[in-house]
Amino acid sequence: MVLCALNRQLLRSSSSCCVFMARLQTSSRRRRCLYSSTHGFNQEETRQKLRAFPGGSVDLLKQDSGVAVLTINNPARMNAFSGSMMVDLEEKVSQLESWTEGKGLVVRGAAETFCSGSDLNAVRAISSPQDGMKMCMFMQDALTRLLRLPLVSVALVEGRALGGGAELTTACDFRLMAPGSVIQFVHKHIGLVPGWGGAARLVRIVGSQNALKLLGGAVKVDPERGLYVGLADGVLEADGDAPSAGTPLQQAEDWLRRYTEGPVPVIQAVKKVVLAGRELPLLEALQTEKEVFGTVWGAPANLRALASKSKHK
Ligand SMILES: CCC(=O)SCCNC(=O)CCNC(=O)[C@H](O)C(C)(C)COP(=O)(O)OP(=O)(O)OC[C@H]1O[C@@H](n2cnc3c(N)ncnc32)[C@H](O)[C@@H]1OP(=O)(O)O
Repeated sequence: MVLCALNRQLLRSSSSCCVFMARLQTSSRRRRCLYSSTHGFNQEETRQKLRAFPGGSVDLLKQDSGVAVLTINNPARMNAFSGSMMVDLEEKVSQLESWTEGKGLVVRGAAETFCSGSDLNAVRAISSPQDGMKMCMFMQDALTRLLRLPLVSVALVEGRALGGGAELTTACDFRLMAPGSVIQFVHKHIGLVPGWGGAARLVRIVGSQNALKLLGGAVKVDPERGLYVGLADGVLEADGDAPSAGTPLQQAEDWLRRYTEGPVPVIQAVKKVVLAGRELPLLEALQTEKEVFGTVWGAPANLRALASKSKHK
């Protein structure tokens, strides 16, 4: 009886694992949205509505190194997200989903500041709960897919990351903070809670006690506090302190290199198994790990390494 139950559980987890694997597969097809008409959501209709609030852009630079740079670009508004930038972001995530040569991603803001959240002018204009929910579903989808990319991602935080900007940092695998920078979930101050998935992700990054403190107190997280609570994974050198360290972007790319050095299939496989462990119940995560393992075992990088008799001193 116990065996039957275990078999049933394995069968169930094996089918949901296949779904997860299918989602992880890099393909040129647009990914299925997190929300659908059953949730009262129509992605295309929401895209059109958001485009009615123009300004700024989200720019993507894919480099030969396999590391892309995604820039939130609306400096006149401290890189606040206009509606059209939300659409831009979702489109850039789609492009990254089909980037077969990709290994890493740096997400940053233009003009030495990260992002001041959603554009308050757009927020005022779409303040009806229905429209707010649609924007929320659209951004949850875009940011969930950003975090699920088979790339190792880092948010390079210079200046301020406020509100939705703070939420965006949590959609990356790592956060690097420049001296003087601040991550602040200011939502409470404007009568809101995170809606772009930032609370769910924050709890997973810093634990529920710290998340409650950061959200409930709208606490300003500077680099020191960021390291202390585990929100920041590193702090950049100050300009002038170590000129050889390079610009903040160069420093972020150098920091990321330790995780992106190596063959594309191996780096992508590392991200996939960690993602499975992060998102799935244990049995399903194990199944996914097995599937991913099968893609690297006996593959060229594995055979080359075995032939070279490498030592790990
Ligand atoms: C998902 C939920 C959300 O994200 S709700 C949005 C949460 N964000 C905010 O409330 C940020 C509000 N802005 C601020 O606190 C300040 O502008 C910050 C970012 C600290 C910068 O201050 P400071 O250096 O003095 O510059 P400033 O205030 O003069 O700003 C320069 C121009 O940028 C604009 N700006 C800034 N943030 C936004 C925003 N989120 N939406 C729309 N516009 C924004 C300011 O209004 C200012 O514009 P202008 O020069 O007065 O035309």
